[in-house]
Amino acid sequence: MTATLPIAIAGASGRMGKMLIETILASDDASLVGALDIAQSPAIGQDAGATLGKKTDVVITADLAQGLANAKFLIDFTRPEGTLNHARYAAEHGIKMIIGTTGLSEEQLAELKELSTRTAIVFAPNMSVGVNATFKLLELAAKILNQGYDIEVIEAHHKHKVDAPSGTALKMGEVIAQAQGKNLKEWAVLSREGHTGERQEGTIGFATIRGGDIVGDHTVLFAGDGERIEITHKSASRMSYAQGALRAARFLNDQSNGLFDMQDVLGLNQL
Ligand SMILES: NC(=O)C1=CN([C@@H]2O[C@H](COP(=O)(O)OP(=O)(O)OC[C@H]3O[C@@H](n4cnc5c(N)ncnc54)[C@H](OP(=O)(O)O)[C@@H]3O)[C@@H](O)[C@H]2O)C=CC1
Ligand SMILES: O=C(O)C1=N[C@H](C(=O)O)C[C@H](O)C1
Repeated sequence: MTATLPIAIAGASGRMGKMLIETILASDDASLVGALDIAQSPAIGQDAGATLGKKTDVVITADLAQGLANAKFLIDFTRPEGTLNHARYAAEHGIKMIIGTTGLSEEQLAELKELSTRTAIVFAPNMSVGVNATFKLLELAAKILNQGYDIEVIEAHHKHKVDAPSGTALKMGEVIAQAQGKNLKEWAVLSREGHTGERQEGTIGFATIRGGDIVGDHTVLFAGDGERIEITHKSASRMSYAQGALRAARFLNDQSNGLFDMQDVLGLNQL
């Protein structure tokens, strides 16, 4: 079968990078045509399949022109500054991007939006179908439980994660706030310490756990008087994120520009 999606991976030696390469090599409608990593990475010069025990003939490079020479799509799960750097190059060269990186600043988000006028981008803090379905469940729960329920978003991740709260937890907060007609920035309590005083009604609290190899757990607690509702998603593998990213690439095949998210990819915005 002729490969229809020529894809390059940024952060090729990272946790998600390796999972993405494995997923592309196993797919029948995508091909790996480039692999990027930072210049200091010990993976530079290695075959992109080396850690999987596979030969791909794609060499990991820090040179964007070399790594993206044959790419129509770039999947990027790296760090905000790297992602923006890649997005500038992608916009200039008409390469479509699938971005999973979390922890972007407001300024970086604004720049991404501007760059998406020149190329098509899917940007989402969580690419799994399950988490995106959970966003819809939260929207409904937040509308029904609008009064008398204190809302807390609790997330747990592995010890190597560098940003907190997770991008997914913040997106959950945004979904809930929007469903309740609030601006998350005004209602979020991102952490607590010391003599905090009583809980302020209507706020949306966040709690962060880091440890071991936890892939990613998110729970939203709606705590009322005499009852509690919990909506939980747990990831047992990074495979669902990688498969979501590939689904996003298929979606972008038909788009020339614009900023999309996984709700667009999965057609959940219409529900
Ligand atoms: N949207 C989603 O579904 C998901 C999003 N994520 C997000 O993806 C990102 C990556 O996660 P994960 O794979 O666990 O992280 P890793 O640290 O394992 O991988 C990051 C990769 O990016 C490289 N890198 C670091 N800094 C830069 C830079 N400035 N420019 C280019 N490349 C860089 C790293 O190189 P080196 O190792 O040499 O430093 C590494 O190869 C995080 O923001 C995470 O939150 C994660 C899972 C799912
Ligand atoms: O860093 C991770 O691992 C993950 N990051 C994303 C986030 O910040 O929400 C998605 C997932 O939870 C795994």
